[in-house]
Amino acid sequence: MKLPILEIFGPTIQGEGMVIGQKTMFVRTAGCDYACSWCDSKFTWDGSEKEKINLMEPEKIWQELNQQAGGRFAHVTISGGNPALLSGLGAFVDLLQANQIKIALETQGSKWQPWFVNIDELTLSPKPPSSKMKTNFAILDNMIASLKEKQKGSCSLKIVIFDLTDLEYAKRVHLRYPDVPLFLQVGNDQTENVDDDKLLHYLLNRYDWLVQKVMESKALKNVRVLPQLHTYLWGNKRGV
Ligand SMILES: C[S@@+](CC[C@H](N)C(=O)[O-])C[C@H]1O[C@@H](n2cnc3c(N)ncnc32)[C@H](O)[C@@H]1O
Ligand SMILES: Nc1nc2[nH]cc(C(=O)O)c2c(=O)[nH]1
Ligand code: SF4
Ligand SMILES: [Mg+2]
Repeated sequence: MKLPILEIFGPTIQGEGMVIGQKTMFVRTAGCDYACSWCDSKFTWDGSEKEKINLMEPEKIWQELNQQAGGRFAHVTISGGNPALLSGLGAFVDLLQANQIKIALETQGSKWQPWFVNIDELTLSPKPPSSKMKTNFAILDNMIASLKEKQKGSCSLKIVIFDLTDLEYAKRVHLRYPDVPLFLQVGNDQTENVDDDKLLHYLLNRYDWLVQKVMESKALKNVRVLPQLHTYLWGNKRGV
């Protein structure tokens, strides 16, 4: 089955979450069921790059990965958009596994796919109030229960924080799923900024703010606070 692909890039480091620093290739799918106010990948769903979507068979994506970085990678991160919209990604996951490639997936947790159980590092990133999206906790409850039961790899929660209301949301999520590792990530509300030095200074301050708030919190004891490391290194540049 053909898959709508917008970007294939790397190797680079995973800049976020549970495997931050991991050398990886990225495959970015098109289309999302959400429309987060601050999405840093709006081009995947706002129609602006509709004509750039490549419909590719899994075998073709594998060929492209090898053409770009053959022999230099052992890990692939699938992101989007929401890759969980694509039932056909299961065949690509199988193909990567057959080639001894480890697989990470980024999704917001709004849709389940049976192939989730084959993902090595699954990041669920439910959206806080600042995004203007609403979490369906019934779906997320079922997803986390199914993963606990059937997933061979591991999963984590990653919540992007812009303000104190987001932090309250994160506390509720942490209380609801105390056994799932929780990562809090600095929100970037300057995704159009092309002045890398100014952006770095700004994001470092936002990171400092978030660290302080978490240190003060009694509810958030067992959490990890992270930046989006790639934006600190390369700003808002695409394909890195
Ligand atoms: C672009 S999304 C694609 C995967 C999936 N749709 C999701 O949201 O998890 C990848 C990650 O980037 C995060 N993200 C998106 N925009 C961001 C921003 N402006 N600042 C910080 N993180 C952001 C999302 O929350 C998600 O964890
Ligand atoms: N280096 C790097 N790390 C990332 N982690 C999550 C990303 C994403 O856009 O999903 C991303 C990305 O686009 N680049
Ligand atoms: S769910 Fe992910 S890709 Fe979709 S709009 Fe939100 S941040 Fe962007
Ligand atoms: Mg990104």
